This record gives sequence, structure tokens and C-alpha cells, in this order.
Amino acid sequence: MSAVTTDTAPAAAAPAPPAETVLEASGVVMRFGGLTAVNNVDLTVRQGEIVGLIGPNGAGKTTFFNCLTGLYVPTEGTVTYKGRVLPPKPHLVTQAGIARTFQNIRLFANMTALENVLVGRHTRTKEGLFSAILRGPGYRRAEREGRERARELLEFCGLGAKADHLARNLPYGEQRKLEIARALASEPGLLLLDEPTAGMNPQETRAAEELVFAIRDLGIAVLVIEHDMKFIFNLCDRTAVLVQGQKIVEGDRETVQNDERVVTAYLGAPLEGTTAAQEDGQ
Ligand SMILES: Nc1ncnc2c1ncn2[C@@H]1O[C@H](COP(=O)(O)OP(=O)(O)OP(=O)(O)O)[C@@H](O)[C@H]1O
Repeated sequence: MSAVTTDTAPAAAAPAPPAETVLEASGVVMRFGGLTAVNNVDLTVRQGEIVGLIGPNGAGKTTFFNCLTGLYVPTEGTVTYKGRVLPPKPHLVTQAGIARTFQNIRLFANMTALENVLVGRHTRTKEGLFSAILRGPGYRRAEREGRERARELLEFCGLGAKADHLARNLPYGEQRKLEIARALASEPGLLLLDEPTAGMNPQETRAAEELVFAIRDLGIAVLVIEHDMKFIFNLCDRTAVLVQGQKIVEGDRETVQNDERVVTAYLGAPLEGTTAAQEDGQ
């Protein structure tokens, strides 16, 4: 009699189910007259991922973001969020669950930090115009809850003490954080960040890195454009490289850093601050 049967053998660990696809861009093309700014780009972002998008100036990164967020209607291709084709209107894309920040800060300069975040909540507010005019109990409750949530988000982004400061009086790094808090106010499932550390000092960049990890830990997937390679490779599970509108490579840090086409795209210069040896020595 056999001592070991298949019944008693330990079961092989079942492979983890693949994470849900949050964003799926397929064959996205964006032409401006004779210029093809984005050329047949595919990109997938899954639940729990931080994905990077890098490339030299003019590679088409922001144009691609604009195609994902309804600012541009792609010339060809489709973009889906959690399996549904996105409507080509920015406010409907936000309502669907995608929020973004911009390369150039777009805050309401003469409003407080709290008010800026409250503006970001408008896609999640059910109260309509009449309710606002009548200021009934439903409206007042929604307003109170909105303010509480906005304060929570400011706290989360390290701006708890700045709620009543005018946006224009905040230091640059804090304005960038406020943009993120405002984007989070729409309760997104995917956050797109366009150069979130532009103009930041190293300390602020490090804090931004921690903030993005914390956002991911909330269950929000992140797609980030950055020129700071160290930031990208510290942060991202996967990075896609755009050159002249085309995705030339996508993968983990080693795959991207060791790809000759990427090095060539960056004029033959090694990607600053990114080699494994440099990292080990830090
Ligand atoms: N609205 C537009 N009309 C015409 N051309 C445009 C428009 N927007 C972008 N472009 C062109 O498309 C190309 C890609 O620009 P895009 O801003 O997407 O690049 P990028 O990778 O984001 O660059 P950067 O890193 O400098 O921000 C550039 O040649 C740019 O001049």
C-alpha cells in the first residue's frame, strides 16, 4: 500500500488571480494635422499598481494623458476604465473614476486649500442647484460631510495645518500636494500625475514619493509622468517609455535601464541616478 496518496499530498499553491485591470488603452493614436503625437500606444494599469510613463521632451506623454482623460478625443484607439469605454468629456471621465493633476499647477489661487479640495468633490456631490439655493437639511449634511472629507484629505497629504491658507500663499511643493488632495477629492480609482515633482527640492520629492505609495496603499492605481528617473524607478512597478509618440519598451527598472533604445533616446547619456551600483552605494 502506498504511504502517500494524492489525497494527502500538500496542494500546490494556487496562483494568485490577476489583479483587476483598471485602465486599458489600446492602439491610441493622436494626430495634430500632419504630426502624430501619439502613435498606436497600448497601456494597461492594474489595481494596486504604480506605473511610470517616461520619455524625452515632446515624446507625447502629456498628449497621451489628455487622451486618457477626455481632453482630447484620440484619432484612433480606445480607452476603457474598469471595462467601460470612457466618454470623451473630462468631467465624465472624472465621474467614472479617473482623476489627474497637471504639469502646470492649476489651483484656484485666491481660494483656500480647503476650498480647492471642496471644488474637487463636486463630481461626487449629489445635491443639485435647487437644494443649494434652499439649503435644506440634506444640503447642509452633504456640505458638512464634504468639509470633513476635505480636511481628511488635506491631513493625508500633509496639509492639515494649511486648510485656511490661500493656495497662492503656499510654497510650491505644498501647492503640488494640494493639487493631489484636490484630485483625490473626486474619490478616484486611478490617479494620473503629470510631473508631480517638477520644481521640488530633494526633500519634497522624497515626501511626494511617500505620498504616492500611501495613495497606492489606499487601493488607488497610479500612472505617473516624470523626468526624475530616480523618483520613477524608486516608485514604479512598471515603466513605459515613449519616444516620438511610440512606446518603445515597457517593463521593470532593469528592463528599461538596460534597453539600448532607451539609452539612445536619451542622447546616449546614462539615466541619471539610476544604476543599481549607485543605488547600492547610497
Ligand atoms: N494641441 C496641440 N496641437 C499641436 N501639437 C501639439 C499639441 N499638443 C502637443 N502637441 C505636439 O505633440 C508633441 C508631443 O507633445 P507632448 O506635450 O505630449 O510631449 P511630452 O512628452 O509631454 O513633452 P514634455 O516632457 O516636454 O512635457 C509635441 O511635438 C507637441 O508640440
